[in-house]
Amino acid sequence: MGKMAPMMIFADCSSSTTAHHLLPFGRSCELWPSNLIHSYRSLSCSPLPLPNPSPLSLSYRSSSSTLCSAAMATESLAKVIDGKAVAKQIREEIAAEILRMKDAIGVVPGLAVILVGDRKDSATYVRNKKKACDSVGINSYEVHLPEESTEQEVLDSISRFNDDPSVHGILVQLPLPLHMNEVKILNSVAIEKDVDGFHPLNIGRLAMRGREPLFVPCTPKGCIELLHRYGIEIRGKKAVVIGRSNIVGMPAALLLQREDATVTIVHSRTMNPEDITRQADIIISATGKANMVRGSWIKHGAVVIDVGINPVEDAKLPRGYRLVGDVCYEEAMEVASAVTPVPGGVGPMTIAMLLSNTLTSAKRAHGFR
Ligand SMILES: Nc1nc2c(c(=O)[nH]1)N[C@@H](CN(C=O)c1ccc(C(=O)N[C@@H](CCC(=O)O)C(=O)O)cc1)CN2
Repeated sequence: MGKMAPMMIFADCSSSTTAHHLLPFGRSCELWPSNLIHSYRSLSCSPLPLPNPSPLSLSYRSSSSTLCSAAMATESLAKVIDGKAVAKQIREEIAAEILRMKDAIGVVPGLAVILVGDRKDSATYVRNKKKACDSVGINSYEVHLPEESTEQEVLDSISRFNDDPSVHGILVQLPLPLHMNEVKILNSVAIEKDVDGFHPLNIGRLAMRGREPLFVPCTPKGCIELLHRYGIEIRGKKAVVIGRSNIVGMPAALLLQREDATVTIVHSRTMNPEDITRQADIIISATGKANMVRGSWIKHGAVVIDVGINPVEDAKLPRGYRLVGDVCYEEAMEVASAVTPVPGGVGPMTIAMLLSNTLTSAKRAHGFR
């Protein structure tokens, strides 16, 4: 693996798609046995790395002097998969494609976002989605409902956007307040506007051979996109997905299988998760547990995609915490061949894939190629 491999980029600007987050994400967050979880304080992991100096190439990053205790010095460090730089490149490709469509048929894609409640992290993600839309020329529409809204009010907003031809994508920011029926709400998004890919028809098609989903969930799609753009072969490889959530683990496993990997899902009831994970050529971790995956879980030369975005206390920072992944980064850098950092790995790809799905939807709606 050297520089990112040259590859075909399709017209939707893809190459062929927590407690992860500040507070427990959604309701499907699994309880992992506590002996598997290593809090930040129990490790001597070094501070988060410096920004990658070499966007869009697999770059090497030296680790600081305080390495995790289990990590043994080896001859070289893993390469850093720079999701932030890849996401920027994808946004530029999408912006160019949107301009081409606007010039040709006068259509501008539209994305509607529904946010319910006052979670700070959700508000930040929605704000970032709006900014990303602005940066590529997608029109964005936002409905912000109070925490105590009824399910019917959310359904009414979705229904309005389902009927609005200027809206090509609809997403409901998750998690929803506990009194709402997430299944009912997600099922009410029109399948042809389901840019989050959470509708059961889209997930069902993803699971079936010979069927094509209209959209693939953004975070797993972003993981695969990173592998593609870095020229990392998936076909025939052993892949382990850690976590089985509806929005990341399960669709990530389905996507890897569609790419001809041999896939194992490790979850909170799996016996010997470490031994199983150590067999993988590709690991995608989405548990929402800071530093759960240690260097000893990783086969020498494996590729590690870390979806976790976990806050850990850090009194030195003004906001009082910093973000780390599910994987002990410094240990992974010692054994893996390539690793995504947190932040700056999979996170930015989630929003880039949302823009890509929205562009795809607008093109499909208007028969534009
Ligand atoms: N309807 C949806 N809800 C949620 C989704 C989703 O895909 N659809 N995913 C997450 C939140 N999310 C987008 O909504 C998201 C999370 C994180 C990032 C990101 O870029 N993270 C940065 C770090 C951000 C920080 O500093 O706070 C990174 O990893 O570099 C983007 C989007 C849950 N809800």
